[in-house]
Amino acid sequence: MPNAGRWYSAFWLRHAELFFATIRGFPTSLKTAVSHQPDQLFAQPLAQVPDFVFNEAVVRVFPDMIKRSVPGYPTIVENIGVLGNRFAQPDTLIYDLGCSLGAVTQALRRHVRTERCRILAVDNSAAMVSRCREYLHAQDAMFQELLPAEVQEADILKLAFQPTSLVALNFTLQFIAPEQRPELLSRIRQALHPQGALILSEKLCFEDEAEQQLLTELHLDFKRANGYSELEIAQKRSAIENVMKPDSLDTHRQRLRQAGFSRVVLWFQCLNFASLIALP
Ligand SMILES: Nc1ncnc2c1ncn2[C@@H]1O[C@H](C[S@+](CC[C@H]([NH3+])C(=O)[O-])CC(=O)[O-])[C@@H](O)[C@H]1O
Ligand SMILES: O=C(O)C(=O)Cc1ccccc1
Repeated sequence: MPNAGRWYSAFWLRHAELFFATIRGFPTSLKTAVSHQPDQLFAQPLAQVPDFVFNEAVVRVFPDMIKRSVPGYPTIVENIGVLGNRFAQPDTLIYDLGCSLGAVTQALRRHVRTERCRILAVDNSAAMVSRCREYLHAQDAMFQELLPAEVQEADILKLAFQPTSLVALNFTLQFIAPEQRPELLSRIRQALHPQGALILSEKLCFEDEAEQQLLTELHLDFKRANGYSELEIAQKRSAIENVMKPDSLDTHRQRLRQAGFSRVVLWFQCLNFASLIALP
């Protein structure tokens, strides 16, 4: 078969051509998908540590930062997709509130099979929203029959909630001023379908002093084990202390009850980070 070799080369050449034509079709997607940088935002001593903001510099390192800072983050995100498929109801919206780069939205699109559902991902950081849109376009280009997803730049405190069956607040409520939290939860509860759920993930604090101290130390060990220096840990802590205010599990449970949720189930905890399912 003297022609077989030539036929094979032509075959593979054609495939290589198609492959490169395909990835040329994702101009932003593939490039941004691989352009995550390691988080070194607090690696150098700063004369004054400014309050933490979700700006372009944070966006560039965010996937690395959140994975190395929040124990259990990848497990929580993937399982919000899995849980979501149980609660999402046809003809309703799914909200991803404080979506950052859309990790939860992407997980929901991998797992939720409910018909006529769409996702609204919301964040008030312009830098996050613009990168989030690029990532979702990349996911659209690579997979078919995904739930429609839209990203909106908005303050979640000002949203007029549409009928919804699933709301994710994945490490977002802790950045909302404590006095605004009850009203936000009530408004979510009022829009929620009877078979739906709110999934709330948060850093926790503990009333028992010894428990607080142990879990804080273990969280610092987690950060050290992920390569953060003492300087990075200290500077990050002062950057977030005025903007991120964790509550205890009891405070969450009581506030969710007050907002009209009938049951609160802790489905995940790793050190001082937890995720709750709140049912109408
Ligand atoms: N009022 C507000 N309105 C809208 N967005 C807000 C508001 N306040 C803060 N944000 C946004 O909430 C997000 C919090 S990060 C969430 C991670 C994501 N859920 C994830 O699963 O990867 C948590 C963290 O970084 O620890 C940021 O993108 C803020 O811009
Ligand atoms: O709790 C912490 O120490 C954190 O670093 C949490 C965090 C993670 C990502 C962005 C902001 C805060």
